[in-house]
Amino acid sequence: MRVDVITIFPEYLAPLGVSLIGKAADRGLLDIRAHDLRDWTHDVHRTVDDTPYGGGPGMVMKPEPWGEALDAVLADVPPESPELPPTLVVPTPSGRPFTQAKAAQLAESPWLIFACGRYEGIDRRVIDAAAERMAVEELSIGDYVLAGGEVAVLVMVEAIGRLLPGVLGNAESARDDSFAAGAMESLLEGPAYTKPAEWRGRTVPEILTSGNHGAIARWRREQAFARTAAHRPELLARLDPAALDKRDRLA
Ligand SMILES: COC(=O)COc1cccc(COC(=O)c2cn[nH]c2)c1
Repeated sequence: MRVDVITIFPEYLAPLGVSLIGKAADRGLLDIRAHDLRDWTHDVHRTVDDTPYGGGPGMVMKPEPWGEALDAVLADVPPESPELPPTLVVPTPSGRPFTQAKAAQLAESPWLIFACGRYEGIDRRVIDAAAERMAVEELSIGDYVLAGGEVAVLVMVEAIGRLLPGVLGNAESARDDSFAAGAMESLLEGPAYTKPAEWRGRTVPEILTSGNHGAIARWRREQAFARTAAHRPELLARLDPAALDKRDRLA
């Protein structure tokens, strides 16, 4: 997968060179490129923003630098997807929710371009113009306002990148099995334990060392159900009762 990120703070994307995503990039599973939006300004102050038409607080990102930046990125077509246009992903508080399902959908794309907005946002005409030549996804990672899209890009690239074949080791990839409790589209993950068996006077639930794998699976589902009911009751409404029964039969 090719990933281009356009931002006025390219150094903010440095963490993508570390750990899981960094190793995937080193292995050629991801080709991540950060671009400084100011490279497409032509004034001495390298201006990227201006006051909003209609008045109001803050500044809006000017369309010209974005238009030229997207032209330049699109002109550099990756060999692995000459025919498929990229998807432009714009992190924004006013976007549709970025969910595990959306991450899985975006993980199918051969080429993602992330546009990092700042200030009060990017001139709407940039998004409208882009939508005429590629798919555009305006996505929110949560109901809060950040200073810019860069942090949201780190979140999205990690959530998407870990789904790409070969990025996760076998152990972790089993976690996303659709029947495994904790797969976000169903139940929250219950408690986890490892050695030592006793730590500062606290022991591990006996069921987990019973060797009774059916009982352990049931206990884990009960724990996940209880945690979901306590922290995210609205997710229970989305649970398919048939699948729940199926899980019991699978145990
Ligand atoms: C068309 O899109 C834009 O103009 C985007 O503009 C902005 C402006 C300020 C901040 C951001 C970053 O995104 C978030 O704050 C965000 C994403 N998820 N939850 C919070 C983006």
